[in-house]
Amino acid sequence: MPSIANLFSTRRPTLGNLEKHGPDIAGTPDIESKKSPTQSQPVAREQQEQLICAILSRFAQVPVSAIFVMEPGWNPSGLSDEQASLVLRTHGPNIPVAERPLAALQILWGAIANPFNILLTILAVISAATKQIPTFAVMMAMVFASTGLRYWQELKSMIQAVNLIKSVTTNTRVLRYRASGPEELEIDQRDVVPGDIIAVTSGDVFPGDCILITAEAVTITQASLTGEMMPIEKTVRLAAPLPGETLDLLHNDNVCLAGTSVVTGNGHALVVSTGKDTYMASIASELAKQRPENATQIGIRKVSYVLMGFMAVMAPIVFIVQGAVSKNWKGAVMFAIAIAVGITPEMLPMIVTSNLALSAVRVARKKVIVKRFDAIQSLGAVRILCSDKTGTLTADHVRISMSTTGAGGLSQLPIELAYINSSLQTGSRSPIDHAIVDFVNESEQDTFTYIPRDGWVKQGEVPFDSSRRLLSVLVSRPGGDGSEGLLITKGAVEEVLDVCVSTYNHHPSPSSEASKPLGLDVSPSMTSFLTASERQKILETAQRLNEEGLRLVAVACREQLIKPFMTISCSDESELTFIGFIGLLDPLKPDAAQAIKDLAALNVQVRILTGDAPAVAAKVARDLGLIPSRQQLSTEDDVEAFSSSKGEEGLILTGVQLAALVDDQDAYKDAIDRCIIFAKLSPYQKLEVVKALRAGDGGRAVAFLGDGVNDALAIRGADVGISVDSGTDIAKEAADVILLEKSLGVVADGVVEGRITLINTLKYIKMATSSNFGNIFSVLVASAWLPYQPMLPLQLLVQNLLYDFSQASIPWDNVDPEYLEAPKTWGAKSIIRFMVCMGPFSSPFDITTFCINWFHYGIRTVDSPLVPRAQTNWFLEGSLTQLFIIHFLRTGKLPFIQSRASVPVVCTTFGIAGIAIAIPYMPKVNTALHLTPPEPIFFAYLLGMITGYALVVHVAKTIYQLAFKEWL
Ligand SMILES: Nc1ncnc2c1ncn2[C@@H]1O[C@H](COP(=O)(O)OP(=O)(O)OP(=O)(O)O)[C@@H](O)[C@H]1O
Ligand SMILES: [Mg+2]
Repeated sequence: MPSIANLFSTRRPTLGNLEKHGPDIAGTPDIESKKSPTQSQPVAREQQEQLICAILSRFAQVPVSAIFVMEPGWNPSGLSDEQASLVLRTHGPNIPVAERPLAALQILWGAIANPFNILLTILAVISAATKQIPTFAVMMAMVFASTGLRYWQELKSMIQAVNLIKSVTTNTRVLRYRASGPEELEIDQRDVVPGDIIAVTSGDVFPGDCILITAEAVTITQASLTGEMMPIEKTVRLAAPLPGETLDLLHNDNVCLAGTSVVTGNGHALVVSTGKDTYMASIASELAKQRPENATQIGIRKVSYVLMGFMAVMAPIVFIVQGAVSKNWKGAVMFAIAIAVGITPEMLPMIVTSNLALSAVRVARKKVIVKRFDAIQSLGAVRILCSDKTGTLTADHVRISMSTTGAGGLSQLPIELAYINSSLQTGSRSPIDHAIVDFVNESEQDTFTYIPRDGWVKQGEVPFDSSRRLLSVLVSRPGGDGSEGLLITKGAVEEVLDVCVSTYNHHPSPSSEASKPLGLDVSPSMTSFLTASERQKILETAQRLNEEGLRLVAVACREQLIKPFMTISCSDESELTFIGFIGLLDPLKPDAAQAIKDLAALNVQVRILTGDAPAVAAKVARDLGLIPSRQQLSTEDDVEAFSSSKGEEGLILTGVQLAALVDDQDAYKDAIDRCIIFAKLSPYQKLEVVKALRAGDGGRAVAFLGDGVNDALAIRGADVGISVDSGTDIAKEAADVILLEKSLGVVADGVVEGRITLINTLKYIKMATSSNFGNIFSVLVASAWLPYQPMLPLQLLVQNLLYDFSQASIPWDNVDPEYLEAPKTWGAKSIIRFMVCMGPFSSPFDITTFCINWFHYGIRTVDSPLVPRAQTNWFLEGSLTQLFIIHFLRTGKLPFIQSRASVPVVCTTFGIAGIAIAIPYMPKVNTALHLTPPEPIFFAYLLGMITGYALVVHVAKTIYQLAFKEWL
């Protein structure tokens, strides 16, 4: 690859120019300050896009060399340190979209604009208009209290979210100008500024909107912007602008937008815009909207629809029945509205947010970072965890174990050639390349016995990609005139064999090896034709080494005459001579087997999806207990059963077999369901398997854990994409969850947290919906029977608010361990069943209270002076039964004895029950609410009713669990 310094003359950038540049680019119309994307209207969005296009097209539509003439402050050798820090100061840090918090005002608006507040405000205005000032004051206090609570929770959660994301670091390689030549540094992507020259290779994410200035077989994916996963080719622009040429941001050949990532190849790019000036920032709100709803969001929506349906039916019925019975139509309107407010689960958004934030913070202590809070709930729902092999199951300490010929005899030659290839390649350094280079560097100086170690000069490169599984470098021989070259290719065994025509005739000792003065001789005299049987023998050796757990890299080469300005491509990877293998050992992670057991206990199955050979993956799976080894099959029957199900072979599927099954859908589905190991998969096949697993069994949640460029598609395609902090940027960008420590064990912790969150959210929903449902019956009976309002609208609202406050502590509640044993998803059906079955049990006790009022106190007319007493009695009975029953509904077991609520739940339920009892005794408050102290004897009735209700609920709960085999 021509170096950057060769491409452009190294000019000393001047600070003066750069200062001029500062306001030029940084000061180009401030996109966000004109109109925030969240307020975006189509026109504003178009304008933003035009502005971004205008900035980019200045540099994107001219030949690359002209850019640096147009902007003399910029230099192909990079900015100097002073320049970079000056621009950073004037332009501000390059904060990625995910780290940019929502404005506090936006959150406040979200908390204010909800149906609960709207209904309450309408009610309050009606009260004020009818001169009921205390009612108005109480209602407005409720609006402020509920809004304040939600605002506070959401603001806190958002700050926590941003802080969590900040703990995941993304580095960028930038060039810094030095008098001696450009120096490559790794800096935090937040410090990248316009004018920076960055070096990118496969797996890197562009930190800002960039223009490519050098490129070697670069393809990028724009999935983060468009959802389109197919990589597209990007090149350097050498041509002058055409008349009338316009810039198409997403399809321009030399523009790489912030957030997009390099799939293959490598090169350098000039950063033109960063932070809020990037295209990604301008479409951030649209991107958030485009994200498909997850199970939780769908569940919440469905439940909300059911409740809204209830509201739409119940409110008019209550209005008509009560209006007709009492003839007080004005009072009936207010009462019906209060009932409607009661049915609204106004605390739901707040409960969901606090639940998720709480779990996210808890898992962060275990070094698991959720990029989007709702991913934690999806993690709780996961039934299958797919993982790639290296780094999560294995320790990722890849070490060279042996260097052999195709027949398995030891030989130094493969490692010597591989070293030249690995040390000169400039693509992303895989653990394999690191291992090869480190092994040779750490060995004695005289390790190289066949070929010279130094002096090889790289003339061309075809970077590694996971579909081809080959990596080639073209080198000129040491000490030669530069025209005699060698193409050295290494890669997966079958893929290398496919491009070989001969094998090298190894000699027993290096001295007898016919080596050229300029390195290795692979002329026809030194090689034999690669026959089918020879090929088979090599594959058998590979299989044997794989079965021992060795990961293999095959090495091949060919003589190549080097011509001036020569470039090489995949088509040059042909007619090679097979040299041998390098065997690499990657021990298992010590905690992986235990983590797999923990996941199995949580009913999460683990599958391996790898690009590596099936035999190595099978060895890993056997050692981890994922597939039974012969010793583990204790009885002859076990062995027979295992063998009749095609044994181990029946559990492994390779990419080639998968492709062959595509036309037979039944066999395809069966294989996907049965197999534990999917080997030799291309990145697309990893995605395909994830999709097929998700679709299986009527739809199930699938997580994918991986760290490589070849995992990014599957990470994006899974319900929960998981990556590791040390993984490639592209994988981290695609992931929903990032593990700061590479360990499968923490995934199990995340799954448990996800289930706790979901169970606590379900608790709230089931309690709120069933208690509302029960109230509806009572209200209907009361409306049809009692000539007076059974409770004033204001009293209903206060009762509702008290209940809401008591439930605000549910995210902090304990969860019975048995609920954590199986994956859990939202089921609107299960919620509705719970509501219908458990809700009505409160009504008989409400009706008992009406009877006490009617028969014991003789309150039978609308003008009875004792009406406030009747209303107080129902207020107390309704509030206290609802509060105590929380303890019965939160668990399928016996409350207080078999399962205890957490301290916050106990404190809030009992505390609020105390407040409810105290309210009728509080001067001023009681007058405002038209409540009066009850007769002491009523507390005896109350105790009886609460005990009776608890008994009935416990019996109903037992029957419910027997019938439906579930509770929460
Ligand atoms: N840098 C490299 N140079 C040459 N060959 C490589 C290189 N990296 C991988 N290979 C070959 O490609 C095969 C597949 O590896 P790849 O890393 O693409 O798969 P993977 O799915 O990431 O594997 P794993 O599950 O172990 O992470 C390897 O077994 C090896 O033979
Ligand atoms: Mg990998």
